[in-house]
Amino acid sequence: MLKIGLTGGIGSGKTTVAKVFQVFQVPVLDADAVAKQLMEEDASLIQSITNQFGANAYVNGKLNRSFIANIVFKDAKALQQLNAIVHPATIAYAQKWITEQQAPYVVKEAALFFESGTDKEMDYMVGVTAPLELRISRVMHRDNISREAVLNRMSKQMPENEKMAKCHFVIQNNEEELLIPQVFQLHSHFLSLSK
Ligand SMILES: CC(C)(COP(=O)(O)OP(=O)(O)OC[C@H]1O[C@@H](n2cnc3c(N)ncnc32)[C@H](O)[C@@H]1O)[C@@H](O)C(=O)NCCC(=O)NCCS
Ligand SMILES: Nc1ncnc2c1ncn2[C@@H]1O[C@H](COP(=O)(O)OP(=O)(O)OP(=O)(O)O)[C@@H](O)[C@H]1O
Repeated sequence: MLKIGLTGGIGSGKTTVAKVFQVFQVPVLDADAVAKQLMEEDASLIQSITNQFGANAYVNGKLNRSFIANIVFKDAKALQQLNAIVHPATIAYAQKWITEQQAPYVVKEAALFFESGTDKEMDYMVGVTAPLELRISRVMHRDNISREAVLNRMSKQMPENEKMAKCHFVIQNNEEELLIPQVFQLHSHFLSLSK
């Protein structure tokens, strides 16, 4: 079974592209969603996060996202500590999930593939790209955060051009080129490779 990694910077449209693969009946794992789920359900992660960030890290069993974001996106060391707690568990979950799928190929979607080195576990990497200003305005609207907050998160990720240069395939999500035909072309290609 082929393993496809899907990545792109914040606001590029990874999750949107992942939904198109899902429409084509491809199993898709959203690593960001897995991380969110594990942070609220895995007892050892909850313990480590509480030890690291204090009791305010959770409110009524829910991760206090704005509290954590306020700390980690202002303090490189704290972000590194959070990543060290959350990423190994997320990577292990994804590895197990892949072995459980039965399909010609699977897609794992993650923002931080190259940053974590997990691209090496994939057969092919697909990048999603969009112009900077479009990415900024998408995230400002989606998450209701300021331009500065978006730029700050971006600065914690590998620059988009570097990321795309490392991908085998690149999808343009600039709202000019149509998305579905681009994803369909890749889908056909991966199906032909898996035969
Ligand atoms: C810090 C947290 C609580 C902030 O939550 P919030 O709801 O504000 O943001 P959300 O999770 O929706 O993330 C929005 C986007 O921010 C960027 N982002 C999130 N975490 C990180 C990170 N560790 N490093 C760089 N960028 C990140 C991604 O592009 C992501 O898609 C949350 O992002 C988190 O738990 N991050 C650690 C887990 C992680 O690394 N997830 C992303 C990759 S798997
Ligand atoms: N082609 C498009 N046309 C219109 N809106 C779009 C398009 N692509 C993405 N969007 C919107 O832009 C926002 C960001 O897209 P999406 O959540 O897919 O990005 P992402 O790369 O997964 O971002 P993040 O890393 O922050 O999770 C969403 O609100 C989405 O609906």
